[in-house]
Parts: sequence; structure tokens; C-alpha cells
Amino acid sequence: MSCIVCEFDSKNGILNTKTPRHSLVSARYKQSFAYFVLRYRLPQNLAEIILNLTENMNALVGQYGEESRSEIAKVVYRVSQLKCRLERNGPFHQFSGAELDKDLWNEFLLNLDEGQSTFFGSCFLYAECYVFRRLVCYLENTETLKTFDYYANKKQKSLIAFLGTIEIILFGIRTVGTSDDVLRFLLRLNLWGNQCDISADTEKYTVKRKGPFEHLRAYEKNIIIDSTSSIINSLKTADHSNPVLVDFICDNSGYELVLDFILAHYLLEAKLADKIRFHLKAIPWFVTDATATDFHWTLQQLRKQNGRCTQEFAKIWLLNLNEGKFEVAEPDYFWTSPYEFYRMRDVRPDLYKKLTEAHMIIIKGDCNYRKLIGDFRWDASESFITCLRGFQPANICSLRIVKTEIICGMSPGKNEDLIKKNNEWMLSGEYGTIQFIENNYCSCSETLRDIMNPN
Ligand SMILES: O=P(O)(O)OC[C@H]1O[C@](O)(CO)[C@@H](O)[C@@H]1O
Repeated sequence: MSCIVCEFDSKNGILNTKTPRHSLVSARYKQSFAYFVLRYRLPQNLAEIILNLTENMNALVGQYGEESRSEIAKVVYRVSQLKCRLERNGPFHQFSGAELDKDLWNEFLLNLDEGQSTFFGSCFLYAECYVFRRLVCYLENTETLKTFDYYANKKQKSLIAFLGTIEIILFGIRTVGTSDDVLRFLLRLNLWGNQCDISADTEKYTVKRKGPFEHLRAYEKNIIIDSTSSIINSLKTADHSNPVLVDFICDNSGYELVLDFILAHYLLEAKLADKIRFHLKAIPWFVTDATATDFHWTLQQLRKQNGRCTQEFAKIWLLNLNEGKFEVAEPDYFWTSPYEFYRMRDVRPDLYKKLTEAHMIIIKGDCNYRKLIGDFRWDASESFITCLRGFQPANICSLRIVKTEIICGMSPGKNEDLIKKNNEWMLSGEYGTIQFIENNYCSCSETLRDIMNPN
């Protein structure tokens, strides 16, 4: 076994080091999370898809019609091929079917530097996005399975598993009114909701074991960057001469999405915002990310629940949607592209312009964070503004549980302290960051130039 591993590593130029400072995060560095994910976790995810499709073939045929049988078999074959290419570090391929975003992707792939066009040679973010994009393209290019989502069941189960917790939260907040303390609390609640994708199934998860409020208390010390006060201040001083819009760049479906509804509800109730716009994924993404289908499904499910508060709040949210106070943004393939946010202005200028309409953009979760500052090994204490590389369409708020080895904006020495406690703290899912940058905050372009072009 160890020989096969060595052979793979030497054949593919894998370096037995950590990711060097100020370089793109990549599976070419063996002592990185990226290597672990591409070498073991993603192949396992693909194997699970193959198994699920095979085991549930008859049920799927029941749902999608007899003609889907041969198409399911084809999808299984293509996912197996993808798994093989990943395991052999094969090259990325151009997209050539019915994918609406194929030009966006193909141009990106064509412009990759020499040696960057393979799973282990490429930046981690690009390789992971490529796998998830490929997976969907197999469905898009069928006649019968275009609307199938490999992970719909998982997402739906995640909501069901948290219905009790959701009712407890809604019961608890129904009469609290509006104040800075309530907003502070809801921002924290929302932050820790981003923990649920990796913990949802474990009864160990403190949200379920101890309840959501105790969970917040227990984890308070694990918020390692906390710009809550600036966020509250920015919301309270918004210019109301025009309707105030807050954009949510959503992450996971299920519990986390409901916490997005709750925060959005509060912003409207407190008159801190007049409208909330939700940006969802145009295609199923990174397993549990929310699509528009998940969004609507979730609201309908909540409305049907026995829990009185859940039902009541869901009715209000559906009304908000009817009245345009909640809006589902036009699906945009930028969110499921490998491009970092700092490239949005060039690649998707319309989307960038649209975001400038917002007073604040709330960017949720780990994967969006990776796109926000890039899969780049910044120093942990590098300033947030430097790492945004000019991406500043509006005030930016990021709520993220740290799940990968990428971070910035920590106070000096903090990272070193955490490493002493747990060398792999960034992978533990136990720490959260609440980051904020005011629009038009002067960017340190010289520092940035030094970092990007050290010579
Ligand atoms: O749902 P989130 O917070 O975006 O987390 C997804 C993250 O999880 C990972 O799969 C790591 O566990 C990353 O690849 C990805 O960034």
C-alpha cells in the first residue's frame, strides 16, 4: 500500500511539504488538507454516488421513467471515469455539452498555467470545483435526469433532523424584539449554523445535544475574529434615502439556510433592511449547498410543520417572498465557477454591478470564503482588505466556520497559540470567524503588489 502511495507521489511531483507561504493551496503539497481531500475524500464521495445510483436504480427509474434506466447506467459509468481520472491525476477536460456555463469554464481551463491542468497540479479550489461541475454535467446532458440532484436526499434529511431545534429557536426569539444584543445573538447563531454540514448526522453535535442556546455559550470563546460591532454599526448607519438591500451569498441548505431566513427576518423587522436578496447556486454544489429548488422546498416544508412557531414564521417568509421583501436572485454561474471573487469584476461585470446595489453582502461559509480571499496561503495575520484584492462592491461581512487551511485577519500570535493547542485547528470545524470590511476602505495596494510579485 505504502509503495503505491510513494509511486503516485513521485510520478505526480508531489512534494512532501506543507503549502509554502504566499502560494496557491494545492494537493501537490502532501502535508496539506488539499492532498487528503483529493487523494481520499473526493474519491470516496464519488464511490458513494456510484453506489447510491446503483442501489437505488429501480426507485429512480420509478421517479424518472423507464427511459432513465440506461441514462442512469451511463451516468454511473461517467462518474466512475471521473473517479479514475482523479485517482490517476489526469488532465481537466473542456466542457462540450449542454452546460450553459461552458464558455466561462472552458476559458478558465484554457488559461491555466502550465502544470495547473491536473487535479494534483492545480489549485485546490479549482480542482474541487471541477469535480463538482463535472458531476452535474453528466446529468445535464441526459434527457431524463436534468433535474436530478445526487444530494437532494441528504439536504432534505438535514432539514428534517433539525426541525426540533428550529422550533426551539423560533419559540425563543418570537418575543425578543429588536436590539443590538438580539442582532449580536442572531449573527452568532447564523455563524454556528455553518458548522452543521459536517456535524449534522452526529448526535454528538452540541446544537442537538445541549440545544442551540447552550451551544452558543459553549462556543463563544471559539470566535477567533469578531467584527460584530462594526457590522451592527454599519447596518444601523445605512443610508435610508433609498431602500436598503442586503445580499446573502448562501451556503448550505437545511439548518443553515433556515438560520439565514431568521437573520434576514430580523433585518427586515428591525428596519435595518428593506429587502433581502438570496444568491443561491445555479446547480447542485459541494454536496449540500442550497439551490433555488432547495430554497423553495425548505419554505414549503417549514410551512407544513406541526411546530406552531415554525409554521407561523414560514408563512411570514412566504409572504415576504410574495411581496418582494425576500428575493431569489437570478441564478448566476459565477458562484459555481472556479473564479475567485476578485476576478468577478472582469469575468462577470454585471454581477459585480448588481452587488454594488447592496448596503451589505453577507458571505456565508467556508467555500465562499475560499473564493473570497482565494485558495492562497496568506499569513494568518494578513489584513482582510489586502486579501480581498479589490473586491469591494459593498460592505462585506463574512460568517464562516474554519474548515480549510486558509485564513486572514487574525491578531498577531493568535494562530501560533492555537497551533500549540491543536496543530490542525483549522480543520477541526470548531472555530468561527465574523469578518467585516467597510466599502471604500482604502486598500493597501502596495502591500498586495509586494505579496503577489515578490520579485
Ligand atoms: O459548506 P462550507 O462551509 O462551504 O464548507 C465546505 C468546505 O468543506 C470542505 O469540503 C472541507 O471539509 C471544503 O472543501 C469546503 O471548503
